[in-house]
Amino acid sequence: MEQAIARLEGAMELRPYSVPEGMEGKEAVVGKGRNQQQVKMTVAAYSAAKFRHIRAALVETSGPTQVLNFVIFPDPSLDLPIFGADLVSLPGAHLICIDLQARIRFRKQLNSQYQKSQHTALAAHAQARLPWGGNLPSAAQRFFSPHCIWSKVGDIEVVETAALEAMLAYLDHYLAMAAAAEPVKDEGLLKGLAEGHLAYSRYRRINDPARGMLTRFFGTEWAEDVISHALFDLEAKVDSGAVSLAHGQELLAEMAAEP
Ligand SMILES: C=CC1=C(C)[C@@H](CC2=N/C(=C\c3[nH]c(/C=C4\NC(=O)C(C)=C4C=C)c(C)c3CCC(=O)O)C(CCC(=O)O)=C2C)NC1=O
Repeated sequence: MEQAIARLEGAMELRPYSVPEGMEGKEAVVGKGRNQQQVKMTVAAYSAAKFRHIRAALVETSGPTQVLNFVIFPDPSLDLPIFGADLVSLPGAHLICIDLQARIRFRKQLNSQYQKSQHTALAAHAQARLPWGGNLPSAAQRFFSPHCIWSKVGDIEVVETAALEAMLAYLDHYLAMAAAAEPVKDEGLLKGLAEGHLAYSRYRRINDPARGMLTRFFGTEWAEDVISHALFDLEAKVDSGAVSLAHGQELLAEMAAEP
């Protein structure tokens, strides 16, 4: 997490992003006897010129489970993907998921030949060292790009080397894309980007694979609050008017009406 934040600090002025009180972190002792373990969750959040919400969630335990979930939501008036990284160590397996997740039309978001070739090269390099993790959850597939890194490995050393390198390389590439991005004027595209951001945040809020773990560690109420108001807060922010999105309220109502 520190290395990723240092990369961001090197590229831009980070501004504090308020995390609702009590959701910045939590500690607990869970399990009994030999299964007893200390667990701790930390949420760090920032914003910046071209980024609405930069947030890292870290789950540390005295057992084998360790999680870094790092997501960057760009300013929704920029035609940029969402940066997503999930480095998850579980008993017996390490899950790695790193991607520049398209909001509308991935290929066009890599708007220069150089970016396309760069990204293709990055993905090829990473995928050579991180074996494909098998099918992604079918409902989530629409959110993943062709250059997604999705892997399951047995050796923590691979997470600490290849996975971390890949995450930082994708982050550098993403920051280069952001540096070149200009605000979108086209109303139709602005609405499309707004819809994309809301659909992504809503999917991840509803289907967060960490829900079970967070509920076991910290209880249902805190787990639900942190997922909806600290990790994937866009719907709540648009609903309260704290964030204004093109057609935001209308899109929220449409999504809420969906089966
Ligand atoms: C759009 C969807 C999307 C994802 C699901 C994640 C990418 C991702 N994360 C996964 C799994 C996964 N991810 C986490 C952790 C987190 N995942 C999160 O979004 C947050 C905020 C986490 C922690 C705070 C854990 C603990 C697991 C393991 C769950 C388990 O098996 O017990 C999986 C495996 C499949 C699954 O269990 O669903 C994927 C594909 N990134 C994405 O972009």
